Amino acid sequence: MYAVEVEKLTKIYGKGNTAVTAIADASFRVEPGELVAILGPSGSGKTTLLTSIGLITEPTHGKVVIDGVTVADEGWQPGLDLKRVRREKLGFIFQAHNLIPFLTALENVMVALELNHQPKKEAKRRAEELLVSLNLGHRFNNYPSGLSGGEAQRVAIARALANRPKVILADEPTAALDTENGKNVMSLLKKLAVENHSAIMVVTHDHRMVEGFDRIFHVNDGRIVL
Ligand SMILES: Nc1ncnc2c1ncn2[C@@H]1O[C@H](COP(=O)(O)OP(=O)(O)OP(=O)(O)O)[C@@H](O)[C@H]1O
Repeated sequence: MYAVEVEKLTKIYGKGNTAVTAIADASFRVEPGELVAILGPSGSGKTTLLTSIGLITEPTHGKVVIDGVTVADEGWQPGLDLKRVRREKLGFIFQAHNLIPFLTALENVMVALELNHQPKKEAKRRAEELLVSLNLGHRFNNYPSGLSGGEAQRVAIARALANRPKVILADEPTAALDTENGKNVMSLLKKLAVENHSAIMVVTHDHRMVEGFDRIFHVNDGRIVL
């Protein structure tokens, strides 16, 4: 089974004279464990592609299948619990870490597991294990304000991976970091995703960050060149 299947995906924002086609007729498949980078100039449609797969932006046309579940087919699939699919199958990492400021690093990861109905004890064990594997064993009890940019982004990765999602979607995850920290974050993300057998799709402007990726999608004016 594919992690992601996209067939003739089109996203048009607005109507009539002001309509903007952000994604035009995109079709591709991503295997579990595959690392895909999405490159392209500003405004080319990269974020729209990611948020359409991430069940945030409703596609105007076409089909999106995540881990065998058809989530959109000419619009959202009726009767589908989108939030649940998002929680169970997807992990998100954004440019800003989006950690909850009044929870510690450990609690920020645990909350993702508890929302997915993991018992507290098991959530704690898994969160600790993930933070240790991201070299954050000494930061369990720090609040986001007491973490460096690279550390905060690694906590965000731990949170995104906590439920072993089939698909990890990342939008410029290293944009706020210097090159060395960026490379470090990216290589840890790749390592964990491969271990988990999760597909990763990462939007980036930075060609230096896509070393070791399996495929690069170039997005240009809403068209995807594989
Ligand atoms: N909510 C929206 N309403 C209307 N137009 C939008 C909306 N979101 C994006 N667009 C338009 O769709 C096109 C693609 O935008 P998108 O943000 O997907 O590109 P991007 O490649 O991610 O850009 P950037 O690298 O600057 O983030 C752009 O022309 C943008 O102006």
